[in-house]
Amino acid sequence: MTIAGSDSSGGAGIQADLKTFQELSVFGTSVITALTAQNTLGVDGVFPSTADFVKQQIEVVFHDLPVKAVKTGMLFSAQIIEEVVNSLREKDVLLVVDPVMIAKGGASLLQDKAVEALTTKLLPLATVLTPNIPEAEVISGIKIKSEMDLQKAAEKILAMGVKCVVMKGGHLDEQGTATDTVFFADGSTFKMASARIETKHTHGTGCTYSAALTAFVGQGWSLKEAIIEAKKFVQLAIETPLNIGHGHGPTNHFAYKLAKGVCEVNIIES
Ligand SMILES: Nc1ncnc2c1ncn2[C@@H]1O[C@H](COP(=O)(O)OP(=O)(O)O)[C@@H](O)[C@H]1O
Ligand SMILES: Cc1ncc(COP(=O)(O)OP(=O)(O)O)c(N)n1
Repeated sequence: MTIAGSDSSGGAGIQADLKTFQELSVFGTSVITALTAQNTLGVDGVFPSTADFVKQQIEVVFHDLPVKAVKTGMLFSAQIIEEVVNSLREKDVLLVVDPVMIAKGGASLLQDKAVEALTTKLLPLATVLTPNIPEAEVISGIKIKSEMDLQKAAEKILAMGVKCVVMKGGHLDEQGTATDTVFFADGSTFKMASARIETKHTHGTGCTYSAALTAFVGQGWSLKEAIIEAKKFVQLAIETPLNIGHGHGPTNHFAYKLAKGVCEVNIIES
């Protein structure tokens, strides 16, 4: 199940999640938190669902279908987060939280006053949190400029009750590599490094990564294997461009299947 916002341009949000699930042979269900009018140039408008209607969508699907794993994306308001938490609290599912806050063009997809509900109510239910660097800074309250800051921010987030944090490195100013760092509550950690691709077609990379991770854990992969394989999915999606749209174009969800998952990701254990 994906609980997220609709992206009319099809590259991020619910649409990216369902395309990713489909490519990974997972039957996806969707709970829509908001409609967005957006394209690759930016978000033109947001029309949120009521919190009650979000709850109704979750409950009606769980009542009938065998949900194995859930991911959340754009949740928009504290009221929606609270209903998501109320609905998921008693459910026996793996929960991947992608703490979507700001779209590439700068539009806000989470109200400022909703951050507290995210950190105090939703994060304690999460199996994995997948923040990019700016999101990790907001959640932890720590400015991330060094490896040491990354570690401190991860420790602070793990103390909020999350079992694992994948710190995505797409926003880091690295030469040559795109490196994500993974921290587990038991203190273990590793890095995943892939070639950084020079492209403007990165709309929806975070949604695609967290959807692939959800699809793999939902199919019974171990958390570590799922985290690594999802990195391969997004790497192939970025490196095989569709070249559509006048702004930040979407990634290519077909690429992983076409490449049979073959992709170089270096795992650095510490
Ligand atoms: N230019 C790039 N080349 C290769 N991988 C990238 C690039 N940009 C982002 N990624 C990868 O895409 C995934 C999503 O990261 P990121 O872009 O930071 O998330 P978000 O879309 O939430 O901002 C991560 O695995 C990251 O390493
Ligand atoms: C409806 C909706 N949800 C999420 C996003 C942002 O997606 P993300 O994967 O973080 O990608 P970028 O904003 O980095 O392209 C969105 N734009 N719309």
